[in-house]
Amino acid sequence: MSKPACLLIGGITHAQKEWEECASFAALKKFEGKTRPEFLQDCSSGKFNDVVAIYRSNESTSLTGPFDAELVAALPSSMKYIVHNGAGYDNIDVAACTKKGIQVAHTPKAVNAATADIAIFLMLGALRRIHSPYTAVRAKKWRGPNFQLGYDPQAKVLGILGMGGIGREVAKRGVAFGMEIHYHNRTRLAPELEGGAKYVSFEELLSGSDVLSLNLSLNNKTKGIIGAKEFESMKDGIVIVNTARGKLIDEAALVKSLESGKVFSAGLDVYEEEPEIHPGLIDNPNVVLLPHIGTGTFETQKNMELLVLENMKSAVEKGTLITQVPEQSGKIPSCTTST
Ligand SMILES: NC(=O)c1ccc[n+]([C@@H]2O[C@H](COP(=O)([O-])OP(=O)(O)OC[C@H]3O[C@@H](n4cnc5c(N)ncnc54)[C@H](O)[C@@H]3O)[C@@H](O)[C@H]2O)c1
Repeated sequence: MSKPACLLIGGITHAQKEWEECASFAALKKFEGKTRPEFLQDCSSGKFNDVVAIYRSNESTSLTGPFDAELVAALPSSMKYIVHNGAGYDNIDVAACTKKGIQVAHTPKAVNAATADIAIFLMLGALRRIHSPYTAVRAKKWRGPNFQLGYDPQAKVLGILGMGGIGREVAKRGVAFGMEIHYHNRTRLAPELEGGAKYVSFEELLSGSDVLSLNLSLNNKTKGIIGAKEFESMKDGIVIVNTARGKLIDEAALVKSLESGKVFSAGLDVYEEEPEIHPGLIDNPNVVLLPHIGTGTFETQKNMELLVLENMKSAVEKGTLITQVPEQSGKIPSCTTST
């Protein structure tokens, strides 16, 4: 009997050899087009009718666009798994996948350390308002005309919204800087996972934090979770760090709060309309900006690709995923696709 096929959308950079080795259990295919219409055409032409799993690379969204309801509806009925390279999967309509019996995997854990490191980099940069002296020295202006003192992390309250894999790594690093950790999560963690952090309500997190780090996933319930009302209830002079998703924050409200001084500074890796960045953030020297590079290390990129491949192998050989998205927990019965 012929092997089931797996379809790669986009490229594999660090685990090419391991991808090729997957030929031992699957026929390997690649989407050769560059656009969404081409992908939809390939789906309707029957070209992918033997494909059981899609490897959705980082590049996929720029080729096919998001895996929204329209695209999911167009996938042939043979497709049972989407193995996605990314911890965040807001570019996949998971509800539409669940309805169609398609299981979705993402890459949590592999991203934790690198993203937490970037959160701390942004936190320190924002506490020190590093942008002005950092750019002045390169412009041969030494500290520049706008150098201002910053704050120590020590003895400050680091509030973590979303105490998942990354949030917990941010917490550990915060402890090393002498910070007191408060957190709010969808559900309170078991004591061994709390690591000494104090569980507080959402409102208490906002009103009690000196630094607020966003580490929760983006979904319909969390979109815009930090807006004008929430900024108002924060301590004066709070520092905001966002390495999760831009759409969690109302960017215009953040700009206003920075301008009023309510927010002392911000460190951002993600934005509401990437790659666009609100001019009020670009122009504000109290904001440290990075272009969504949280997982940008050799080790992490390779580990993410390997985890996608492990999910793909498990899907084909056992009919289960290793890191299935939590929304699907218990909603789709496992199905074996191996022949
Ligand atoms: N900047 C980057 O390059 C980068 C890299 C990796 C991940 N991310 C983003 O970081 C996010 C977090 O990643 P993770 O691997 O830690 O995910 P995770 O699933 O391990 O943790 C997310 C946590 O958020 C909590 N949560 C969800 N809704 C909440 C709410 N309304 N209030 C409080 N808590 C809530 C969940 O309970 C969970 O504990 C991802 O969703 C992704 O979007 C960004």
